[in-house]
Amino acid sequence: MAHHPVIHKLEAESNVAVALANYIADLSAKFIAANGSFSVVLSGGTLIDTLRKLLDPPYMSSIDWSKWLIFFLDERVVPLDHPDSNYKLAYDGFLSKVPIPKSNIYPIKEKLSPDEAADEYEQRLKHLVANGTLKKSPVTGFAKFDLILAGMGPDGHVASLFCWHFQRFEKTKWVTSITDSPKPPPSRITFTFPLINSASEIAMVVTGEDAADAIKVALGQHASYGYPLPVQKVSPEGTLTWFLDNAATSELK
Ligand SMILES: O=C(O)[C@H](O)[C@@H](O)[C@H](O)[C@H](O)COP(=O)(O)O
Repeated sequence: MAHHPVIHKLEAESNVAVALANYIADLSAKFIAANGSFSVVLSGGTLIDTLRKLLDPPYMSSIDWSKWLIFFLDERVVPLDHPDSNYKLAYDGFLSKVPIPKSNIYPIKEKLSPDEAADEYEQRLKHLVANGTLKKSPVTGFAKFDLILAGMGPDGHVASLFCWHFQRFEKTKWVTSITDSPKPPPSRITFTFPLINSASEIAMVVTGEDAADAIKVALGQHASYGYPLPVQKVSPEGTLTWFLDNAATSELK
């Protein structure tokens, strides 16, 4: 049974960045104390910039970065040094600035087709569950990440799970691919909902007025005309926490 979501409505994006840093630092300490590691899944988009407060005191020195494990919620199937790569975005804006061991960062494999890249990433996750690096959900048998940090598109997409695309209905695969993403570039791999929803904690980090209509639907204040938005399927085994700014909540009552 899913818990009620926690909703932080903050003034500006800069307040979201501070609240998010606090939340992540607390979870990092909690999970490292409990299990000796902290598995974090990053999406692309504006999220990476909103993580910037973690690079400031007191977080930079108080967080035990050596225990972090980094995964990618979705990734564009391009070389890792390509301007469209989520790995490059995360590396340039965040990962290169914190002492997370390189071997704890799990980018996609290059030079594979979208299908092969998704398969390879899924196999790697399964291997990490089998060797005890990642936890396993006792409920679903999928990997259980400590924290998934996700953005949302104005159309209500999460990861690369889009409204009119079959990938959002996937029940068996952990990671799947899409070659006609409505948001460019077209070829991507993405976590599926059963993998996403097996997480302990999911933070939905959404700022800016482009998101306001979809936020109204996501928070139950407006019908989605009979067909749920992908974001409405985010429902973790653990806790869902929203980080929103004034612009993103401007359509709410
Ligand atoms: O590959 C990507 O583009 C992302 O991972 C994607 O899922 C993103 O999180 C949303 O599209 C929101 O993006 P913004 O935060 O830039 O609006």
